[in-house]
Amino acid sequence: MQITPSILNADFARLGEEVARIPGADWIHVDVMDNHFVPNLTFGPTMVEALARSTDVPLDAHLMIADADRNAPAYVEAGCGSVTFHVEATKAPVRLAREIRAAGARASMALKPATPIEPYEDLLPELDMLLIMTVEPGFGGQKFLDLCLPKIRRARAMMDKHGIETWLQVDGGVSLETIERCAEAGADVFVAGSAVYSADDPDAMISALRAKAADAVAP
Ligand SMILES: O=C(CO)[C@@H](O)[C@H](O)COP(=O)(O)O
Repeated sequence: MQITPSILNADFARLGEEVARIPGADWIHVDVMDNHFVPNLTFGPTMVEALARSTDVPLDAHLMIADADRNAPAYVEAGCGSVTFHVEATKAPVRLAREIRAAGARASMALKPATPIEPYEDLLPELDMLLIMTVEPGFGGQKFLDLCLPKIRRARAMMDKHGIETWLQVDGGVSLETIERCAEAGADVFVAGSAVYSADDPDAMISALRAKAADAVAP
């Protein structure tokens, strides 16, 4: 069970300090938004590169950008250990996943809430991680969409069927109230933004989230 806090709800004027508050994070989730694929604008590769230099925790970039085929490789070069592109934003998901892996990062593909998993089943072995969005991408602090839980279950069943160890990440509205449902459905990597950064002790919240997820699937 891995927790990857999103810095979308952190104080952007003090990002280095904000990241230093979460040494227990497995990854730091960096939401890259371009004001085209989503109606919000955040970081580019130069800022991500500076962030990578400021921490030993690996970066998990979530690219909510329109032209993933052209722009994703820059985030591997910027030092991200994992790069997620949206299937809705690429013309060639297999080629892009292979390119990310060849450049030395973990390759991950994201699905918006209304995008089905079934057309992509055969593509799963090309991925190190699948991200199932549990809110419409664009903003932190939204309400978790329970309607995404059956898709998480179906994705986990496909991975088991193929005998692959692709991680299954959920992102959006993940909190102490919702993380158990996600874990029970088969997720094993959890993005949490507002739950972590609105806590008095963000690092303690990471431990609490991880424990809740583990408890949900304990025999
Ligand atoms: O990708 C996104 C939003 O598009 C997420 O990473 C959110 O930023 C997570 O924030 P919370 O929903 O946990 O507040």
